[in-house]
Amino acid sequence: MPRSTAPSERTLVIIPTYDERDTLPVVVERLLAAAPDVSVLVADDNSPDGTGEVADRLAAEDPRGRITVLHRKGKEGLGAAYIAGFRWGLARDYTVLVEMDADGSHPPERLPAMLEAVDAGADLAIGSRYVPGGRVVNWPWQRHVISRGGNVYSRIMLGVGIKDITAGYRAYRAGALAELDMDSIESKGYCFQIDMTWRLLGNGRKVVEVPITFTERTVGHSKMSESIFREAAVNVARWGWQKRRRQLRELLGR
Ligand SMILES: Nc1nc2c(ncn2[C@@H]2O[C@H](COP(=O)(O)OP(=O)(O)O[C@H]3O[C@H](CO)[C@@H](O)[C@H](O)[C@@H]3O)[C@@H](O)[C@H]2O)c(=O)[nH]1
Repeated sequence: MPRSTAPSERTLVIIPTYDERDTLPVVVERLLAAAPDVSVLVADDNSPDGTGEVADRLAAEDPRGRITVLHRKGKEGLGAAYIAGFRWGLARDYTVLVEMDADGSHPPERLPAMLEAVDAGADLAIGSRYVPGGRVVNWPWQRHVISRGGNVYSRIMLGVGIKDITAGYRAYRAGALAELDMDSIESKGYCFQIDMTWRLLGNGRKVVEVPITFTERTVGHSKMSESIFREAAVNVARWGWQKRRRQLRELLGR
């Protein structure tokens, strides 16, 4: 068989975990069934429920050695876990790095479509709930309002056309991540996703959306909090303001 030269040839799926003992094994099994050639990095923040040990067991039992566990010392937020995962993957020459939640809300079965989008030229393929063909299952109306509202707010403040900029299911071309200053990325919750997208767009990178069905978890609970919400609202307003100030300066020729 001819050797594949697709950019997604060496794909690393990073799964951040905090108290996901029951959901992680199911997600990893689904993922490796849908995309058997990927590698998996579980980035666990020393979960009190023993998720780290569950991940170690999965790694030891995988006959192809595709799973690695990054044991981190304590809870530092989803953004910090992904940054650690990106650094790990870039240092090992992975060509595509994927973000995926451990709770089953991101369908692993859509990963091949997202990787195809990268192979076709995207620097970031977002698994999107808000483009035609995408949807959300099992959310209470409050969560719809927060998510839709957050996306409309970001679109207006930042002046971008992306429908699901807060989405956490993503495939990045390694080259697009490698040019970012990882030390300067401090966003922790939803804001991390907006921050990453904003940085890629600022670098002229190509962002596309691939429809997915997001199914709310039935086991465990979301780690979303008021501070995460506030972080996104404040930072997005600041970035939008900086952009407008820059545009005004250019217009005035200074
Ligand atoms: N290592 C680590 N993992 C964490 C932490 N906090 C959350 N996670 C992991 O990150 C994933 C998402 O966490 P949730 O708490 O379930 O996220 P959510 O509120 O449902 O948010 C999801 O949807 C948002 C958009 O609606 C996304 O913005 C967000 O990235 C995520 O995908 C899960 O695998 C969870 O275990 C942390 O401090 N450390």
